[in-house]
Amino acid sequence: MKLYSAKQIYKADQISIKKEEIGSNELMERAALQLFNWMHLRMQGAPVKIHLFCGIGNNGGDGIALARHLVDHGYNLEVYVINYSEKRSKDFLINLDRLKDRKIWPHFMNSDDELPAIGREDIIVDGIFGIGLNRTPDDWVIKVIQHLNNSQAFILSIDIPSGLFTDQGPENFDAIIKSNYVLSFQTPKLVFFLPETGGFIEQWEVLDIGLDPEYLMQTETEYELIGKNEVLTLYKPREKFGHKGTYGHSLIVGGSYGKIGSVCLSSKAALCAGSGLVTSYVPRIGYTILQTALPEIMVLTDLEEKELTEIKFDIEPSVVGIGMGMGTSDVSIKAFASFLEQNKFPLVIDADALNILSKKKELLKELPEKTILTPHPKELERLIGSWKDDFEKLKKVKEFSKKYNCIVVVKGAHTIVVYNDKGYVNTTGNPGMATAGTGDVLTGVITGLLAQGYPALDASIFGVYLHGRSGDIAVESTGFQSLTASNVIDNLANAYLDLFKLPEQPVTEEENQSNQ
Ligand SMILES: NC(=O)C1=CN([C@@H]2O[C@H](COP(=O)(O)OP(=O)(O)OC[C@H]3O[C@@H](n4cnc5c(N)ncnc54)[C@H](O)[C@@H]3O)[C@@H](O)[C@H]2O)[C@@H](O)CC1
Ligand SMILES: Nc1ncnc2c1ncn2[C@@H]1O[C@H](COP(=O)(O)OP(=O)(O)O)[C@@H](O)[C@H]1O
Ligand SMILES: [K+]
Repeated sequence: MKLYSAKQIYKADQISIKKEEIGSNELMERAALQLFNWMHLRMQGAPVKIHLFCGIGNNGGDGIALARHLVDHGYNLEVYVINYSEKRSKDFLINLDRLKDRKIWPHFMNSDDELPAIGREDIIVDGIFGIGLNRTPDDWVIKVIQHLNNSQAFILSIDIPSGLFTDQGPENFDAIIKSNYVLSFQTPKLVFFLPETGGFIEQWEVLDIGLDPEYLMQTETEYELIGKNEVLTLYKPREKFGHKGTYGHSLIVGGSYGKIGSVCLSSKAALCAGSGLVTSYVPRIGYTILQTALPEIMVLTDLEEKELTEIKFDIEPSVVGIGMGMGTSDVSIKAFASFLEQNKFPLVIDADALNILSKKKELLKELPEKTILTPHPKELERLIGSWKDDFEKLKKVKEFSKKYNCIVVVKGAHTIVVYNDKGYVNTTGNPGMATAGTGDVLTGVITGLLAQGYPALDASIFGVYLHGRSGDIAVESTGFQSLTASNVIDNLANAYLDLFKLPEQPVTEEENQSNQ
């Protein structure tokens, strides 16, 4: 699913109005009706107090139009207009008049007005600012926003939590509504998925307001949201006459004394992701551990007991996944550097190998094209330097990706795979995965997919999706606290099977009767 920018949404707006020969207020009416239907379906006329807060732009206009429908259906409603500017939008004013025709008078709130009492059982609808926010709200408006956030009432936001910019980082985190539910028009917004701002959205849903499908289809976006539909097109079925040679040979290189487990995790994950063969390359201390833990895996060892001092092998792997548990001692740095200089195989680089690259940036030019780097936030910072906000971070990652022609997997709650100017935002995974070794599993999965011939970008996107989906299936039986990296590997099979599961259909009346 594409993630459109505010500019693109405004453009879609204009094109739809022109093509359909409708007024902009008709589009607002569509939006308001969708909002109303959503609420009415869930509330069924319940007499719960609804506090509807509107701004004076089109987000406020949506709110005022929604108010009319709620009043017409007898809801218990109080409407407030946060009067933060004189420049009321045309469609806001049209809808205000329509509301006044029904003898409903909103409370117009200005800077020195008292804040209304809100019960914790009440519902707040937030239509103060939408995608038109272009500067931090005034202090008194921030106070209103804080008041709503502190009320403990359920907050339903129209289009986007008020105070959140659509395409830039926040300047003041106190100025943002903390939404329980966002009804976002036509597209979710990128900020819903970024670490700094994602916490302001508990749940979201898209309301289709019928913007021009042709424009939406043809428009390229900087970001795409990756769910099952997107990865299904990447999936490569197994061939009937395939053999283990068809599905590639993964070489997993890493480990040091006390950290052989990371290599076990990556190697097993590569195998369970479907790699035909897997070999691990570890210090000698890892030999018995790997041969005992993973009988399917072949093992090569360094001459040294406890750390890697030389990465040399006479096999021809399809791909090398390197770095987990490797350490950054001088000898291992040297071994990694001379490996890179001679290496001709595709690479997936993680953990300490990333840290070495950060220390010795001159090695970056040795990376084969489309090398995949999988940094967590701290590793990323070492690699590209610090950032002021998530948008600057993504800009820097894109520049880095272009400069070194590599794919960067920016790990997090919503991992973003970046290649050149484009970002692919993952939707699977859960906080149970914030546990030791899940990153090693991801490296193994991506390596295993590359071995099977997936192109590097597809392997990254699909690998991140599968890894998260395994975690989501695992957590159903482990709970968040007890999920382990091994559980993620154990559920890769279920993640694959889940790709082809049809969504559960509601049981029909006839089926119900025939079952009785
Ligand atoms: N295609 C769509 O998605 C549609 C969008 N509509 C609604 O229109 C919204 C966008 O409306 P607007 O463009 O009027 O903008 P907003 O309603 O988001 O903002 C209100 C206006 O206030 C001004 N402003 C921005 N920041 C301010 C600040 N800090 N203090 C004071 N004033 C500030 C801006 O000039 C802006 O026009 C969307 O979020 C959505 O709710 C709907 O009406 C229907 C169609
Ligand atoms: N809250 C979360 N929601 C979803 N996925 C998460 C969350 N926390 C961590 N993960 C995932 O778990 C993995 C952690 O990787 P990493 O930090 O490298 O762990 P380790 O070094 O222990 O292997 C990443 O793939 C990340 O996206
Ligand atoms: K809003």
